[in-house]
Amino acid sequence: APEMVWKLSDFEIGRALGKGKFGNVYLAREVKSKYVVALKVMFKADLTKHKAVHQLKREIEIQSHLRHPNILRLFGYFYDDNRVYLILEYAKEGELYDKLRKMHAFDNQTAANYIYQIIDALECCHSRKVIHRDIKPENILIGANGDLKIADFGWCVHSPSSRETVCGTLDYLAPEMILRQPYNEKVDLWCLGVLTYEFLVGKPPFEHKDQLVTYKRIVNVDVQYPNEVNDLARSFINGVSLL
Ligand SMILES: COc1ccc(/C=N/Nc2[nH]nc(C)c2C(=O)Nc2cccc(NC(C)=O)c2)cc1
Repeated sequence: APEMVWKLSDFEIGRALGKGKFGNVYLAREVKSKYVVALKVMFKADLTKHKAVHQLKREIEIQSHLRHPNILRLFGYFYDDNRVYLILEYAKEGELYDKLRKMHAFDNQTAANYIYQIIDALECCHSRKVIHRDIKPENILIGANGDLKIADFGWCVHSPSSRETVCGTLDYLAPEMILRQPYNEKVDLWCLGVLTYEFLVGKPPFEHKDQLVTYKRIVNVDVQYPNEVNDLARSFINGVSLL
């Protein structure tokens, strides 16, 4: 389909889904088709101030070309004098982060089902030489039938809930990124191990209130498993993170 040039009046705006540093996400409906989307609104001034314009352009370029059921679709974007608007797929069940907090941890079956979907999405990214780099529960949304959607614009968006912005949590950083060594798509597999651990335990493996301790524990791969993590899960986490 020829690239459509969208404008704000093509949409009816609904409730705010989430508010964040770079802008807010609103439920919206395209007037002609009645198709429901999520409209992310960012202020140009904010993007410029945080030198995030180049990153946004790159993310739009990547996201609009990735087509996969477990990757949140970017249908298009437009801008006016002072805002940039992203037309995103609407994932009805919201952030996986909130579901994980409410359930404390997932059982083996749920965790396995979710990790399978993330692996599928990462295979799609890696086959196109795209490194996601930011796989964590905050960046994963849940669709209407419980399917996961990796939604990564790298911005910290926090919902109306009391959660403070978790911008730049170190917990998911791979050792090679901490040590500023060259990295490849294997960093996504590291994050997959961290994510699996957090699904089963309820918190990430290297979490510590002192950031320096977190750094050290990541670089030393200092992971301890509580009893509830069975041997198969442990060997999966060790194996996938050290690939
Ligand atoms: C506050 O309760 C909520 C429950 C469900 C939602 C659904 N959001 N769905 C989305 N589809 N496409 C995008 C992009 C989004 C989205 O950004 N959601 C979002 C953003 C920031 C915070 C939250 N919070 C939660 C709890 O999901 C959701 C949003 C909020």
